[in-house]
Amino acid sequence: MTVLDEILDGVRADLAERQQAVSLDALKEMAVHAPSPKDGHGALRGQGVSVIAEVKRSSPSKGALAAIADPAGLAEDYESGGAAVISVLTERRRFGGDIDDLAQVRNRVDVPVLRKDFIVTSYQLWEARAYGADLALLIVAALEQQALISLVERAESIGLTPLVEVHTEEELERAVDAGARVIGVNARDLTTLKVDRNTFARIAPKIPSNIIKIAESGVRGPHDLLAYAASGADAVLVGESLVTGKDPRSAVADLVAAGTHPALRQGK
Ligand SMILES: O=P(O)(O)OC[C@@H](O)[C@@H](O)c1c[nH]c2ccccc12
Repeated sequence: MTVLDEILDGVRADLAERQQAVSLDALKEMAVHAPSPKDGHGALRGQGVSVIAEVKRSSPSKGALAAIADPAGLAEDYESGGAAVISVLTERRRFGGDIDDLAQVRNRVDVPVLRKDFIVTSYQLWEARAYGADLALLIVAALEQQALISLVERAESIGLTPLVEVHTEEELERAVDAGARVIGVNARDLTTLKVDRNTFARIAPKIPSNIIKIAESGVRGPHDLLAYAASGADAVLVGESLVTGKDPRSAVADLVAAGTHPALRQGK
């Protein structure tokens, strides 16, 4: 059993409990009253390389990273540093997240918010919307193709921008086939947890030009952003280096400065 399989088992067990507690109809009713969805796609299409800054307490590879007692305060720091989107990890067992973090962050920032989790059913998309998310992660490696196709459609139909995550060329083909408009290439292999920063450079040239390309994981600072930019990234998704650093606002600002530098030649 891979790490991804273990994570998915835990996610399904937690999901079953939430489904017992809150019916799908109740969630849909909450979604009606949630803040209306912001344009996640548009936020990533801006000038230069956008920064998606992540609220993440722990990870399966490193264990505890940061306690983050006030996720919304951290998100505010990210926003004032210039983050285009805030990613909130809501998976509980391995990442220390909570669906309530999403609502808290939503209430305190203006930029779009991404629900980062292991989404396997449309119930979780409704949850994302009910708690105020504007984008939702869909991981190709975690889904059968039919499920991927219907989750992409469902996300779009309820106002969420799906960010479809791939790690291999085969997964890229599946993402494109499913109609993804935003694709993230994760440098981390979720079955082994190893990071290979060349993954983006290998896969990005094969992504159709009308699709937004996001380089995920392994960004330690501006030099990694610049390397991803040189390979065609429209945005980078950064977690660990921000939550473990001393000053998240200025760390984001440094990334944003690198990503918007006039000397940066992007193939946009
Ligand atoms: O902490 P990092 O190396 O900066 O990576 C952030 C993000 O890419 C990573 O958290 C991530 C990418 N895809 C995921 C899927 C599930 C959980 C987490 C992730």
